[in-house]
Amino acid sequence: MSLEWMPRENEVKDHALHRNPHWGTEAPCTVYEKKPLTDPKGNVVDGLFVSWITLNNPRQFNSYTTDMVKGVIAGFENASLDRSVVAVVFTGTGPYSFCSGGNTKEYSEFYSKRCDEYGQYMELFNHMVDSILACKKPVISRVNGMRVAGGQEIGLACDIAISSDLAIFGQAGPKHGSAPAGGSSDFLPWFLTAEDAMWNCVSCEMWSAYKMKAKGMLSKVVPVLKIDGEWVRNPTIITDTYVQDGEIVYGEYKTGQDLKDGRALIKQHQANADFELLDKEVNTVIWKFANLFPGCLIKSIDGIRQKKKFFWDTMKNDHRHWLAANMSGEAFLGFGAFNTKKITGQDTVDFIKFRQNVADSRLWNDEMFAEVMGKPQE
Ligand SMILES: CC(C)(COP(=O)(O)OP(=O)(O)OC[C@H]1O[C@@H](n2cnc3c(N)ncnc32)[C@H](O)[C@@H]1OP(=O)(O)O)[C@@H](O)C(=O)NCCC(=O)NCCSC(=O)C1=CCCCC1=O
Repeated sequence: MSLEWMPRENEVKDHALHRNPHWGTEAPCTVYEKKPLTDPKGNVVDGLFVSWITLNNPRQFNSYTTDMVKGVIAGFENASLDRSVVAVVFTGTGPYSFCSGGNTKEYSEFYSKRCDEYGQYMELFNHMVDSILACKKPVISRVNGMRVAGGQEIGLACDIAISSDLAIFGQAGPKHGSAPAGGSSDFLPWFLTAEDAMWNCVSCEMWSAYKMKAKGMLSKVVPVLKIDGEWVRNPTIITDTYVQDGEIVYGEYKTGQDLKDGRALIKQHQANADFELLDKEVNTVIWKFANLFPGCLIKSIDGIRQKKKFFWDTMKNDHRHWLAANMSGEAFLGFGAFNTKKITGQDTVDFIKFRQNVADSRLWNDEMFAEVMGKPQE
């Protein structure tokens, strides 16, 4: 006996939460695209897609503006609810940067000294991280260039990272007036040792993709410079030697003339970087996903994500209050200094003078701030 007697409703439901409200094509914007799923030979698979969410603000190293944050959230939420989507690729426009974090112009010129406004912004930022971690599709961080500050934080929220070998990774907060409280201090200790996570979070050093691969933070690193038809690995980084004079040197920066020559070569060719190998690796991962049971796959992914969420969920609400309050002090100074570097000639405050003023128990007013900021040059 069949079950046709049971009442059923068969009209397909539309679960999309957002109808293109915060996406665009003209920078600064978030671009949302559904690209057809392709097999390893490049044949299009009917009816299945990959969502691409692209941070498109290349002139400011793909830093995200407030509106772009909304676009990212909308992208992940719609991809999550789209039954035809197999996976999400999260990337940036151009050959230089995936993302350099929050937009320092907005931070300095609007949010600083407007603590509650920044508190509202942090609602959106936290929601952006949550929308990645909650997405019901696997998320690939396609690291087309530097993944710095908040860019590193939203990158770490993704499930698998495939990187250009010109990319660098690190935090900027403690130098520019913030803290890695948008995910890095919660996620990084899972990826690296606690010792490495500590130094990477506070030092504001930029570590190479090869170093991060060796430490386990990336799945794959590929060259993107193609010179005279040959793939050339990042010429500023040591990739052919593991130990030198008893020290691990693999993934470290070259020094002296070698570094200068490497930088010159990158400067000459980076604008024409070729992402063929990067996209090949991304497609290999997506094809692997496509040939797994979707339910079992996302259950497995959520099991790993939960460990990242363990610290993030414990801390995220609390983080936003400090970040909001901080906008009246160190963030005003730090982002102000970076944002006015063309006016003053210096991109940070005078940290020693600031510490001396704090040691003297000075009031945190504009007079004290003026003493530590650079001065407009003639
Ligand atoms: C280290 C850098 C990322 C790269 O340095 P470098 O290679 O020397 O390039 P620059 O000349 O500095 O940058 C090129 C142009 O891009 C502009 N730029 C870069 N980053 C940003 C940005 N984040 N916002 C706006 N504009 C940016 C830069 O001004 C240059 O423009 P120009 O007109 O001069 O050509 C270095 O650029 C750097 O340190 N950038 C700032 C990184 C940063 O401080 N990000 C914000 C950190 S805070 C954050 O992200 C947070 C997230 C959520 C939680 C709270 C929080 O604080």
